[in-house]
Amino acid sequence: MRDIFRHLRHFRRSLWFKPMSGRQSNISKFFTLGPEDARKKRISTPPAVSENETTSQTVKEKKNVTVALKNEKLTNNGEKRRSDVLESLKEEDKDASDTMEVKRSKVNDQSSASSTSSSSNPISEGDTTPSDIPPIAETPLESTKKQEKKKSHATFADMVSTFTKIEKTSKRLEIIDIMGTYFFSILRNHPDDLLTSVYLSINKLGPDYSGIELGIGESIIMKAVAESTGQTLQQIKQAFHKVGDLGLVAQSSRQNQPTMFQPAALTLPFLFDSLKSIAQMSGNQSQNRKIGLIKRLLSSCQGAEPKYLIRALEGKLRLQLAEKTILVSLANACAQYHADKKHVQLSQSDRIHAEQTLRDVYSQVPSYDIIVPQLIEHGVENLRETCKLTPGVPTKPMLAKPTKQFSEVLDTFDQATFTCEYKYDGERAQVHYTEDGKFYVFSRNSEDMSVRYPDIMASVPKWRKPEAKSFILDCEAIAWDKEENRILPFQKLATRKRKDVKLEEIKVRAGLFAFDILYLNGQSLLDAPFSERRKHLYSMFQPVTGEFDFAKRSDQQSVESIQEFLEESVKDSCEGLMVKMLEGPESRYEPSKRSRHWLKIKKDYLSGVGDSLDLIVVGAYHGRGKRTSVYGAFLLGCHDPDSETIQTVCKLGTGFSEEQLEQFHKQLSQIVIPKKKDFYSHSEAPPHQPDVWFEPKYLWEVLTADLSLSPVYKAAIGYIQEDKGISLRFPRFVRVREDKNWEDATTSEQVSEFYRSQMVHNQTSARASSPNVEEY
Ligand SMILES: Nc1ncnc2c1ncn2[C@@H]1O[C@H](COP(=O)(O)OP(=O)(O)OP(=O)(O)O)[C@@H](O)[C@H]1O
Ligand SMILES: [Mg+2]
Ligand SMILES: [Mg+2]
Repeated sequence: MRDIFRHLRHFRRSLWFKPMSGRQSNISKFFTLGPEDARKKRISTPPAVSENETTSQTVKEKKNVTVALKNEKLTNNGEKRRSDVLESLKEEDKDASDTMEVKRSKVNDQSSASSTSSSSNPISEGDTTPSDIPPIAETPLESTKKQEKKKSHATFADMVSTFTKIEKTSKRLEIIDIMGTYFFSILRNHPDDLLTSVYLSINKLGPDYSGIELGIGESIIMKAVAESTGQTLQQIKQAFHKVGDLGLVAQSSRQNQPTMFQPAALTLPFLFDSLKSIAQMSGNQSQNRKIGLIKRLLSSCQGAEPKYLIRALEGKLRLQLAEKTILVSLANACAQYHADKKHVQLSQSDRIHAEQTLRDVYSQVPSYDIIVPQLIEHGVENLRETCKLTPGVPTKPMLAKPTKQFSEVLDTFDQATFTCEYKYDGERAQVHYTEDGKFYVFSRNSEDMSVRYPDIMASVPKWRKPEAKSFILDCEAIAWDKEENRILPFQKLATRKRKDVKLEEIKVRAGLFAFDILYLNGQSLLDAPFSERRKHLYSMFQPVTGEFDFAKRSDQQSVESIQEFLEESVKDSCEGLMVKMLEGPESRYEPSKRSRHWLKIKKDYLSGVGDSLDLIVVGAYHGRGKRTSVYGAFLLGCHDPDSETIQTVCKLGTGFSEEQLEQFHKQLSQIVIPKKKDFYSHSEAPPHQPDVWFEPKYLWEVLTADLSLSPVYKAAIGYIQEDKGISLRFPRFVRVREDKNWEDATTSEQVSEFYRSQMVHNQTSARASSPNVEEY
């Protein structure tokens, strides 16, 4: 019986992929010749772990789980499992009417312009009653009637077979190809499921600002896996300890479980809604309800599905599918789909155009909820017109390049007019105000931080002139000392609570320094020159001491005046200066770009490498002497989005207080992993191995005296020298970056730029100090 089902399944899958085969080669051809290759600046980047290595590792991991599980005496008590399911179902029924709390931290009690389509609560669907339960633990998810209706939906099985292919390669172009083919097939067969398939591929449940996040605790997942596969919690824990991947444990446990009924295929919308429900469950009994729902999902999984389901629940798919990869794949799939619809041939330039358009639009409106329906309907045509900057939806902020020398400023801007502004040391705040008077503050990461700043919200009527009916401002939020009337250091701002902030309880007041305006009264200002945007900014708002002001500026163009202004900024508790292009098309606001048209000069860093780095904590070394109970040093890495690896860059042991070391030990002990991740790139030599490895999670800001080439550390390997990475010399801890995810860490390319600029700087100084050297 099982075999027949297996064959049927296989047959269904082969049908699924058949219509794609012609396309696939087409798409592949394009991708292999794709512009990504040409754009690569590096000499070469060997993959951190070869394909064979990765595959053999996975096989090894699987073996480990099986052995681990076999070592335990498996109690395969069907009766017990059945009663468990009954128990949990009763519990779920009881709890189904509980209200769910939406996590979105929004000040205004309303749904945003683009809020995700309302999710139905799968528990309350009431499609499974205890009497439907078959004699084993596989609870059918949906009645036959419902299955018929949902037959037209994309299945998790097909998504998982795509993920399995991706896991076997580390080549970005191949991954783009596989994902492109997958999205294309969804567009052709189940366009309504495109949005869910995109979200599930990136393991998100909505746009970043929706605040709905997965990341279910290990203990809940282990319980669910144990209960649904008839094992003890102890067995699951031991297997997990051995392999370090609950997904693999779940997969293996499920495979060892005898099944009588083929469960109904898990559809993407059902899975997505269930995950959303799980993420939003809170309050009384929520843990049991979560376990109940996870068990039901698990019982519908087959093959490799449990592995990805569990990883999705944990909030880490481990596929390293970067946003860029998804965007390129999606753009190509849509371009092909619409060309087919119109019976036209798709040219390479059409594809590049599609890719560029989608990337631009996404950086302005980073919400698939808004973009995907338009893509299905019209492709990238008109996308720029239909998906526009809107108050209430955060846009990706423009970023600046660091600079080490004043002369670099003049070189960069050449003859163009520029302007200098104070660089305030607080937190980026994108302030939105909608036509209907709703107010939001978004972080650098597009997270909704409105609840963090009730004091700022309360002050809006004081500084907004009535003519400003809707707007988006780019600001820095700082801590303000009311008594002394001055800016407080960043550390003070960081002491503010991040959630549940009550206006009357605020001790450290926040104020805004506005430096740009992106949207005003129904119009996007992104393409207007900066000088014009500034005029709007000055005319629509008014300064209120300690609550709102414009970033202090100087439009002088000489090196001496920049130097003077820099001194002044530091006296006024600022970090340095931002130098920005003022006039012409190049002074437009470029969302998400780290642009040459914005330079940052930080006073402290002029003698170092020009800027601090934000690095991922990937490992640690046990402390010695006074530090035995904590970690004494840490292994840090930068992010290489192209190869989707984390490359190690230094061992860090200075700059910490005793309290910090204790706190970090507590935090990091929670995320220890049994062995290095496949995508960590570090020397294999035993003396260079840390005592423990961590999940990528925390990002620390680090300063360094200079950079050097290194055979041990792998940062930017291939950028400067084929077989050497770059490492930091005398690194020093500055602070934890809570406003950035680990994916936003300093990139390998940035590390290589720091190194190059240091080389240029050193050569210039050498020439200046010994003018005759070159003559000999
Ligand atoms: N006048 C200003 N114009 C633009 N940004 C400003 C200004 N004053 C302060 N800032 C802040 O400076 C930040 C850029 O410099 P900073 O070195 O602090 O960047 P960061 O947050 O560490 O990010 P990265 O290092 O990735 O650029 C902006 O994101 C913004 O928060
Ligand atoms: Mg800053
Ligand atoms: Mg920085």
